[in-house]
Amino acid sequence: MREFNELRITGLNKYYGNKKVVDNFNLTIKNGEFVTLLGPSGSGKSTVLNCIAGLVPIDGGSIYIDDECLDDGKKFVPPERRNFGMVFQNYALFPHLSVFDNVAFGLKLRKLPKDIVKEKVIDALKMVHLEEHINKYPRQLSGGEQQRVALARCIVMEPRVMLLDEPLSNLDALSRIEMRYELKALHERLKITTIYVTHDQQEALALSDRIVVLNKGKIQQIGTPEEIYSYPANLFVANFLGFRNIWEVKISRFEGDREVHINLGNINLKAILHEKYKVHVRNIFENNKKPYISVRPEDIELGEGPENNIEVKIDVIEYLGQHKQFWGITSDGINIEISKDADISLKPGDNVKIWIPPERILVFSGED
Ligand SMILES: Nc1ncnc2c1ncn2[C@@H]1O[C@H](COP(=O)(O)OP(=O)(O)OP(=O)(O)O)[C@@H](O)[C@H]1O
Repeated sequence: MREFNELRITGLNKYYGNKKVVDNFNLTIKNGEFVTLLGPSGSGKSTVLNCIAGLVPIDGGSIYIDDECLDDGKKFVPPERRNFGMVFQNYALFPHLSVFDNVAFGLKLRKLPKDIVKEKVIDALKMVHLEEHINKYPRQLSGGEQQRVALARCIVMEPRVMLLDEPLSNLDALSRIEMRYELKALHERLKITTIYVTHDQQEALALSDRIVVLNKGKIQQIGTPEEIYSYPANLFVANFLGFRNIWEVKISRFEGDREVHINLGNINLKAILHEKYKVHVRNIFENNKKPYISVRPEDIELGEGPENNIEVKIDVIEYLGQHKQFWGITSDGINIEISKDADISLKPGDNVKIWIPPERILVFSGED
């Protein structure tokens, strides 16, 4: 594997017709990193990946590996000379070739001696635990096994960078989790620089060193899974990462630089801001931007608490195995989603007290 320090994407723009589908995308990926592009359908994830692969021409910006220019609109290194490997959602195996021949295909094009090809193919198939399927054809394999062949075909070429476009999305729930584990183990072992595209937040959190959240072609946030999950940069990221209770509010006053008093309709709430947010929220308050708060369903407590007490009437309950999801309504008609252990027994129509720990309330502007 050829070594490098970093893959650098600077000011990348891409248009389809008049529509800007990638807008000033900047990202530097260190050798060995696993970076995920996470966003909803149409946010531009695949387009960024295809630009990096060289499959799609760019309309601005540049892509470098260290000081080697791969694409800057003038200089262009074609995909087959980038030494990047790609794995797609639909496996893209050759149906008429055996597992061995599928994996050997690229090596044979490189005209390597037969015994070396055989050794490398067997090694790659061992890595994805498929050695006993070596003589089968793709139609004789499950979806998960086919995707492992696609992975083996990619790693056998010892690519500098692996580009994976929703590789698990055609698999059933159980195979997805198994393959997620395989991918993670493979990355731990081989440390191939990986860029992974998904719309699945769990997958992104489980696999990545860093996550890039995209919306409408624009980067919303770049961070470790912990940073993105705990400290989303804006309302979009919060919503995408599981903050369900999003309400427009009024900020009545600040106390010090971290305590914010909020009116949600007739309900008075207090939020204690994390260091990361205090400048941002002060800016919302002082510039009269429209403030919103958001709270995770699992952060809402049942019973009477020291502050931020609310009464709700339970409307709908969903049993989800390990936990239950409760929807409550306040007397003002505000819907609140609460997630609690499955052994909590409440029924629709019950009036219950709940409270929100002030540190669990995030405050955002709707304009960001
Ligand atoms: N070849 C193309 N021609 C025209 N428009 C395209 C083309 N490919 C993508 N687009 C548009 O570019 C935008 C970004 O698409 P892209 O496939 O990159 O998004 P995505 O985040 O990967 O979504 P998905 O998860 O649905 O694949 C979308 O609005 C899409 O319709």
